[in-house]
Amino acid sequence: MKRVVIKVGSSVLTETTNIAEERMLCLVSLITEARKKYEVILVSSGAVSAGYTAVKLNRTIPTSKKVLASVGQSVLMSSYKNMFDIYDVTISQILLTEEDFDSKVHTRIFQDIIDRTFKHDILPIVNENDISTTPDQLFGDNDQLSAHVAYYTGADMLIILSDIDGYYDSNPKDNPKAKIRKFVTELKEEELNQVHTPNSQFATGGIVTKLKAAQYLMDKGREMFLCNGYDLTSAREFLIDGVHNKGTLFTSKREKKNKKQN
Ligand SMILES: Nc1ncnc2c1ncn2[C@@H]1O[C@H](COP(=O)(O)OP(=O)(O)O)[C@@H](O)[C@H]1O
Ligand SMILES: N[C@@H](CCC(=O)OP(=O)(O)O)C(=O)O
Repeated sequence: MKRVVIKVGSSVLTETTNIAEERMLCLVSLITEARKKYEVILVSSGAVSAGYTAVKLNRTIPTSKKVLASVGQSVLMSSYKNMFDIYDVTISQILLTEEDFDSKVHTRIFQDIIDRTFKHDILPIVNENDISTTPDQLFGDNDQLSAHVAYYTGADMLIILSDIDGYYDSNPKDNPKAKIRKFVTELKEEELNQVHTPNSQFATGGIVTKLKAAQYLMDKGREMFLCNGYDLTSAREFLIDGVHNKGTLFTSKREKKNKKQN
């Protein structure tokens, strides 16, 4: 069975400051469908925003993202549990940091857990362990974390679900005439070094961390698909039907050539 990693961002999972339950339910339904065809690993953001909602009544006390994440992670997981229970899917929570990828020994432990969860037909739900991350770490966002998860678990594809239809030639939130790019085979230095533009107070990286994730995978001959997580039509078409209508496929040149020939 092929393996895919699906990463969903805070922008999709958050409605004002609440968990966007309807969107989460659509995602849960798509993942349940995809599990008939793939081994699916879900990388989910949303702990900080869920925590913000839970502690917001006490706004006078300054807090930190770590505190919000420590509260919100269980809120997030209990929402997933309630929804996956509808489909009788057992879930597991896996919290990772950069250190889980820094040596063969650590990586092997993580790979082993993933393999074992699949043997038990469990859906692993990964998030960055926000409590123990430090500012000097290599990533610190779930886009790059999900690319590492995809690579080290031997996944065939990373799908990133965000609040936009794909990667545009300029920020579509600023430029209504921005054009979407269907294929990206190369990223320039200036694209990878641009200022971070997350679209919500809870999101971390904006488009830049998605591009870094794509670059990481393309360097290793792997692919990443960026598409809309509000409306899952493109994700469903791509994953279930194998059709690429909307959305951006980041792929090495060789892979794109092969695809055209087929
Ligand atoms: N060239 C671009 N193409 C697409 N999105 C862009 C671009 N430049 C900046 N962005 C911004 O990146 C945002 C998505 O990143 P982010 O808010 O971090 O989402 P998520 O929570 O899904 O990770 C979009 O809403 C958009 O405003
Ligand atoms: N680990 C954090 C998410 C950090 C993050 O990368 O957010 P996003 O850019 O929305 O994917 C959380 O669960 O809130």
